[in-house]
Amino acid sequence: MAIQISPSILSADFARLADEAAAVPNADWLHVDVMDGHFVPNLTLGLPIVESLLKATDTPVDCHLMIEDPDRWAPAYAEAGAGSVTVHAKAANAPVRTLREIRRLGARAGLALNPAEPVEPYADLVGEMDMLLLMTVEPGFGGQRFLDLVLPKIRRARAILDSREASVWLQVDGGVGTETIERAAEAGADVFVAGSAVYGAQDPAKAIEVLRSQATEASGRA
Ligand SMILES: O=C(CO)[C@H](O)[C@H](O)COP(=O)(O)O
Ligand SMILES: [Fe+2]
Repeated sequence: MAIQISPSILSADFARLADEAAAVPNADWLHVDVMDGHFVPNLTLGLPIVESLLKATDTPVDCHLMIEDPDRWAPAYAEAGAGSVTVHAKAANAPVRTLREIRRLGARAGLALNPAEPVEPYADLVGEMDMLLLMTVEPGFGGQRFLDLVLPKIRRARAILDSREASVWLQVDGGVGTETIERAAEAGADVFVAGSAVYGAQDPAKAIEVLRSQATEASGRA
């Protein structure tokens, strides 16, 4: 699968979201971190802002829900028109039902695991998801250091997905930048969220191109 880059608007200027979206015309997705101050110790934005962003950009929106009770809230993001909606496995009470509901409402369904959560218990859910998100930092904040301890799990997840011949994307999120993207790509990730590495750069579109070529080359080597 071609490498995809999903810049996280967590590191963008929230007062100028339409401009910040326009600054990355080469992004495959816009990654939107929804945090509720309960599931993670940070509060960001919710459905009204996602609805406004959807009107302001043609780039598909990738909603990463770091919230309690995603079973209740996730369908509304799919209904609003997000192209992808990801829920955290440990926050969902009924992950199968919620993933099915996201798909029924026309979005891609993603399941996210924190750094300390193993992937193996979710192997049988592969057919229910379009994307598996492996967090490479503890969720909650941008600008954290990439956790190399997740690399073996990325390799194991890649093996599980390949063995089931599933066309499930493998996303990594947290601390992804020029120093780390090659390791993650070699391990088998194919969708890369990058917040500070893109929006902290002088030229965000150029930063995406550099990351894309690094990841493409590294995944070819793997
Ligand atoms: O989900 C997230 C944090 O919980 C963000 O998507 C992620 O941290 C992106 O920021 P950076 O690339 O700066 O690490
Ligand atoms: Fe995220």
